[in-house]
Amino acid sequence: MAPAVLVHELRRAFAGRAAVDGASWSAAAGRVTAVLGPNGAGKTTTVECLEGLQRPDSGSVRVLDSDPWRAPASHRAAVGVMLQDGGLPTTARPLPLLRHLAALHADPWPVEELAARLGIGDFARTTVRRMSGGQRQRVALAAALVGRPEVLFLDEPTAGLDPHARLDVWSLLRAEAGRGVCVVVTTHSFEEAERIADDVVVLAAGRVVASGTLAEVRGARTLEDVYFELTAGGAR
Ligand SMILES: Nc1ncnc2c1ncn2[C@@H]1O[C@H](COP(=O)(O)OP(=O)(O)OP(=O)(O)O)[C@@H](O)[C@H]1O
Repeated sequence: MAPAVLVHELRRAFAGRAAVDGASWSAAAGRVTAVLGPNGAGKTTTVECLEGLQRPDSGSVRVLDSDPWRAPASHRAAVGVMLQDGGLPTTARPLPLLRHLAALHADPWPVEELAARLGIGDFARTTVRRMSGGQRQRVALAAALVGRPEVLFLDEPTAGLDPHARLDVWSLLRAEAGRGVCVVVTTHSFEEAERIADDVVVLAAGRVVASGTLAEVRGARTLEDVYFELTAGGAR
């Protein structure tokens, strides 16, 4: 069976400068894959290619055995996306927004239940514009999850969340993987990767410098030690 997410010799350059430089890796259903790498390593560019928001210059990406750039709406319904800047409409209140998104899907989460799990009820009457960064992030995560997608792409989902919210999100993501979802998380947090990832991909300067199970990548050391060794000089 093809992996849920496949990146094959992906290249993507901006003004002649490679952002992703021949990267190959995959992520499987029922597992959490953490993508780590210094600022500018190519994580967001890769994930945006996987989301169908950018087109590879060469190589290929496949999600649920489709090319996300050309995929029909039915494919998009099976993929949940949380972008780094949230991308939420600023005048919306969270529950009507989530109910609206839920109505677009065949088998959505019950909105009240999802909102309760992410602590959204506490600021249910606040518009996106007036929310704190962490509150906005919880709503963006709920928006990615509400359609019960088969694949979830989450760009730094817990950056800026308080410790309780981080635990809530981690347990939610583990539960989603437990029901068969392919969860792909970009992160700068070793703690996050060590707590939730089954598999790890480390990018540096647009290339894969390590990939495998967390245990394979880490060996007998901490992920942090391995990361610093692999990415020394990799930041731009
Ligand atoms: N639209 C764009 N135009 C020009 N350069 C871009 C564009 N998008 C990304 N880049 C460049 O491509 C490289 C990779 O960026 P990318 O956002 O993929 O990195 P990242 O690993 O997600 O970084 P971070 O950890 O800071 O989020 C960077 O050098 C960045 O400046």
